[in-house]
Amino acid sequence: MTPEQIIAALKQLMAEGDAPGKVLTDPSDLATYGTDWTRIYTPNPVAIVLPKTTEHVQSLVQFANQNNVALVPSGGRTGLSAGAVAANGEVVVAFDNMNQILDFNASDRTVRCQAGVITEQLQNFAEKNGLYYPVDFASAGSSQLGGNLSTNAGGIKVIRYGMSRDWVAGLKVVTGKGDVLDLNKDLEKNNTGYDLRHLFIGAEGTLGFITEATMKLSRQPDNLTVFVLGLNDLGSTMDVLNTFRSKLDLTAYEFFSHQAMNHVLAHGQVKAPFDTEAPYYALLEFEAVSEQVMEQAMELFERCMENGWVLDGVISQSETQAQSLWLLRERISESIAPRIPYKNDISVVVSRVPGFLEEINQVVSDHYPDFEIIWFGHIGDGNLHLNILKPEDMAKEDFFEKCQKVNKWVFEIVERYQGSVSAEHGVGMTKKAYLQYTRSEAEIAYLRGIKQVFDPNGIINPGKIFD
Ligand SMILES: O=C(O)CC[C@@H](O)C(=O)O
Ligand SMILES: [Zn+2]
Repeated sequence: MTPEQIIAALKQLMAEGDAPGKVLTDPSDLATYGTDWTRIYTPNPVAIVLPKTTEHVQSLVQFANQNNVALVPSGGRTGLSAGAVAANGEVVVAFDNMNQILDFNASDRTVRCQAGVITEQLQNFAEKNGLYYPVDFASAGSSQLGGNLSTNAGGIKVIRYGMSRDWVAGLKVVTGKGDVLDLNKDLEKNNTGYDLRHLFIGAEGTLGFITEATMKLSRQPDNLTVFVLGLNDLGSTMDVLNTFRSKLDLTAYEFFSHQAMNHVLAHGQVKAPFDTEAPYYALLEFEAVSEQVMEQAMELFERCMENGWVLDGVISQSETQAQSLWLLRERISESIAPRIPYKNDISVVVSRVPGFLEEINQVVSDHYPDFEIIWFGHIGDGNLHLNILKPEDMAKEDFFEKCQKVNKWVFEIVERYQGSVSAEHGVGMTKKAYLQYTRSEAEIAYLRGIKQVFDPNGIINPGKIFD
């Protein structure tokens, strides 16, 4: 089919039913919807389709199968692994117009959402109903539920609440073959063989489209209180974590390096937590539900100071103060974004974090002493974000070429530590060449087999996770 024929057919499909969908072909729309936050590929989709219903999505998949047209699912496009990039003449299926909250069940504490519901919309809806949707990250204002589930998004509260996967009661999907499946029917208990719901979560849209999800909600947290602690060295992050965890249920345990904090401070509007300089900082959050819990937390803090793990620290005295301390961590990505950093998102088991980080630091700084390395991340989950800033006087091409070498060294260390090449951002296109550092050949063969079952013609998000 020619692009014109494809566009004409898509327009016809989107006119079906009571609520019409849309087809966009404007060059600016193609550029916007054809990419995500990776910005390293040139978007080149044929058209953007904005369906209104699951039936629209089903007819799109049927059409794509009959005419061998590739479809790329697109959510809030906040991904960092190019999982939603359309660079090869695909049709992008965007869920912006399927953004309704469909149903709320107070006794089951579940809410049924269309895939295009924004994370923050769900969080606000839960709050209005006296409940809490705990999966949270810096892009909550624009990321969509369908994308979150397709990447099994994690974020800043995983240590307590787990990943997106843990909050899914049911899913409606359209498979790559065009079947509509209602998975798990919102049941708490359902032991009837393979749980297909979990195959679609984290599949990066390669098995089909998630069109609806029923999400579980939790009770609201009580008096969330934040410590920011200046740490003596990297090893101290583990001692502090163990000390606090032995007595308190932490809702977050994040870390960032002094360099990372400096960029946030230079970016403006955020103050240093205290005057003492430390190589690393930890941000801990917990529910200070009573005087007794607060006293306990202060005792633990003092113990960490006495042992020399912590050099200085502050504790929030109000919700506003807690929020401004969080900015020290949440603003890191945006404060370094203008430097077009090399990015990596890796993990190991928590106890091995210090050795793992030091080895990567060593190899990068030995080879490229002029590279500025920025470390931060969800250290309580063993998930580190490695960002490297291009030296001002180095050509972009030169920097990217050197970063390819960095990738290899980093992933060899990841493999040796039995870690993951992508802890939360997904494989997409940026990590597919490195999948074998985390997944065995046999495992990858099973992954390919699963893809074949759900999408035998290979029309759904081709070239993502693997070729
Ligand atoms: O920009 C990054 O490298 C990480 C982004 C995000 O996962 C975060 O935790 O802030
Ligand atoms: Zn993260």
